[in-house]
Amino acid sequence: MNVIEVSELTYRYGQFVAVAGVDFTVRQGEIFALLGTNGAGKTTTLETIEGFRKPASGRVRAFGLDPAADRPALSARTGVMSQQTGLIGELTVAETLDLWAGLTTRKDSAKALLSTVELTHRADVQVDKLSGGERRRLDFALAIWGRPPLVILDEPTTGLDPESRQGLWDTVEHLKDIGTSVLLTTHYLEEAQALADRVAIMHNGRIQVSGTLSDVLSEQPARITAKVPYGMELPKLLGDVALDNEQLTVQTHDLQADLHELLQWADRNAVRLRDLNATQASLQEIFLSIGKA
Ligand SMILES: Nc1ncnc2c1ncn2[C@@H]1O[C@H](COP(=O)(O)OP(=O)(O)OP(=O)(O)O)[C@@H](O)[C@H]1O
Repeated sequence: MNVIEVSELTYRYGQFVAVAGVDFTVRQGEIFALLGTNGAGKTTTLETIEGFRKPASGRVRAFGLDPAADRPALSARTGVMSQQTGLIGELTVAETLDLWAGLTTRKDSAKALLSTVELTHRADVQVDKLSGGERRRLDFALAIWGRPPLVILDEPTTGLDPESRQGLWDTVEHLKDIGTSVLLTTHYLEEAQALADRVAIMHNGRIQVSGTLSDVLSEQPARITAKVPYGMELPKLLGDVALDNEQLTVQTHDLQADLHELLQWADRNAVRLRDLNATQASLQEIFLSIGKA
């Protein structure tokens, strides 16, 4: 079942087209990561799904609802963590959660949630005395308050230290385990790699690549590198072979076959392949190639 359906979405700020015909779906219980260059249109896309922006054209549905028209019904079922924090600096952490409890129909235990985001020891501290990372964790707590079936997180781990980032990832994984659908944006490729079932990479208002991580990764060639003795005749491989002095680089869409062929050749010729390395393309390489396009 699709929780979010976006088709041919466009959005303009005046004459400027920030989102230029975007299509994707988020299924129930999956983690979907929207990646992209700065200004690609990710936040604008999220804000149309949250109902804060009305599309110039195209169709957006969340739980079958039109977010711009049905925002109250949608917000009862959706937790949102924006890039900008909407917290009130004078309130303490505990008071913030109390206030939130009164504003939403979802029920939760402030104590348990503070423990989840590791802010128990900061419950009586004013929000404007929190560190940036602590504020992000409080924002996250409000987004997941009452375990809404859909959670939308805009760059949730920006400014978090590695331990807090891991803690947030663990909580997001747990949300998925209990059937929550999660749509997030991130600049951290390792975050998408660690969490996402499916990703879409945006650039200049469009989705350039999308699919499961393995689909997206397999579109780019894998790479074999090694040092080979000078002057030897190399085997025929399926991929593109480049030799610079002793440095061999093979770019291939069939890593297993080419690696097998190369190792057999080395055996036959009693060649020791120094610094041998074989890797799938990383999301980072795909991201960079899209950014340059
Ligand atoms: N309120 C606004 N008025 C005019 N232009 C805007 C406004 N908000 C965003 N834009 C422009 O729209 C484009 C898309 O912005 P958006 O914030 O959606 O991108 P993003 O992918 O979330 O970027 P980032 O990764 O840097 O947060 C950018 O070029 C941005 O400058």
